[in-house]
Amino acid sequence: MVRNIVVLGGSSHPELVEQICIKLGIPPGRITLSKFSVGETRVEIQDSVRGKDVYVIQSGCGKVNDNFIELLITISACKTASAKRVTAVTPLFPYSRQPDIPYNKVGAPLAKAGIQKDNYTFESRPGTPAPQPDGAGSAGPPAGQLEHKLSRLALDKDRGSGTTPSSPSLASRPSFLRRQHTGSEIIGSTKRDSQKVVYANGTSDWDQHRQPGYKQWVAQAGTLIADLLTCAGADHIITMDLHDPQYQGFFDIPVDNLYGRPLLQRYIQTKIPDYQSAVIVSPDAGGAKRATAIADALGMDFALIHKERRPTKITDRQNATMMLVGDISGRVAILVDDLADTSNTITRAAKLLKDRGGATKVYALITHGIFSGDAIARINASAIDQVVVTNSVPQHENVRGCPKLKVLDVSSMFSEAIRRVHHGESISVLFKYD
Ligand SMILES: O=P(O)(O)OC[C@H]1O[C@H](OP(=O)(O)OP(=O)(O)O)[C@H](O)[C@@H]1O
Repeated sequence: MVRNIVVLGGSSHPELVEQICIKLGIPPGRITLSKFSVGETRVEIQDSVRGKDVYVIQSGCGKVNDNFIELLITISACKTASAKRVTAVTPLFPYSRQPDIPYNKVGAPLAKAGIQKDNYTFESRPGTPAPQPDGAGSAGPPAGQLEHKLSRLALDKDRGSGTTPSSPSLASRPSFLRRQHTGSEIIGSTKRDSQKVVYANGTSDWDQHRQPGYKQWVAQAGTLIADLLTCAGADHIITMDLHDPQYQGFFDIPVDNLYGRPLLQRYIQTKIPDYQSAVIVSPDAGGAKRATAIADALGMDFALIHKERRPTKITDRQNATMMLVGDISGRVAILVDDLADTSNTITRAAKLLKDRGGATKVYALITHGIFSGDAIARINASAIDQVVVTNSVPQHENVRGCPKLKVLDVSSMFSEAIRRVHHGESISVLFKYD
């Protein structure tokens, strides 16, 4: 039994909290989590945490935003109730998958043919919006100035092409500020009705007339999430298989990033017959390091799927082209990845491995089985023979709906990490695997 310690569970994963507490030999701390009718989170800690070492367990799953706010409020409540130290235990770290900048179909935004070397910039264009003197400091071009310039441009163009404008009022506006059908149905518009029209195909007038080389400003929330946790009062973070291990650098408090690798490796050794003749496959370049580490440790061959991600929108990721590098013909393929969200990556990879690569069987070993939306149905219908995930997020429902799914328990790993952090012992022993 560990003393002077309080483990509090958030709403995201009660079973894991229970399992961790059983292994630590302590009851979970009493906490009431509820919502006001407006939807705001309410946290009440019933046990005294004064002078205690507190661990708040909350995984980045389910209602991620609500759960994250709940975690922040709980940490802050412990701090203001005089806890000695508060550690956020986030088996799946929320927001760890940083958004990527969308690519154009023809390649990266600034790598287009025709752009002269001296003619480009790595700054986003137009620059980051700054407050305007007239108060119009919102994202997008300064209305008056730009509209005037564009009106002139449109007039010049209309004159040059010899077309007769249908109405003088329309002609005085640039073509992209005119409401017109271009084969797409107009489905809505913003407040500034005359300036933005959204078409059924998801594009807007702004999209259709975006400057070549324009790079969208995509929020990357890493530092903000780290700051929110430390601001709330977190003194330490324990997590597992961060999608991007560099995320640790956003914090100025200790971050222990446990590895799911020992569990996955043990599964391969004990459950996959003749595993040494199988091939470890990374479904994208991002996970290659993780997968090669397992292949090297077990003396197995390695293959890589190159995910050519050239969709125009982030939401188009499933359309990325996949290419297999390596020989898996007539062999068992073991896909290794850190997370499966929509499961598009693993199901498409499995199809490629069987159809093109000639794999006899496909396993997918994933640390975080998020399985959003119809991910489970997609796996059931896919060429994957078996999916193995950890319970870093709840898997009860998923197991019921997916006979191919096997779950590995991470509660021992987290309870041991908590025990060691509490006693000030090294946790590097948890990173060892043979
Ligand atoms: O189940 P899915 O919805 O297909 O998502 C899973 C994929 O997403 C992540 O990679 P990401 O696409 O972010 O690329 P990266 O590894 O290069 O960051 C992750 O490493 C998986 O490969």
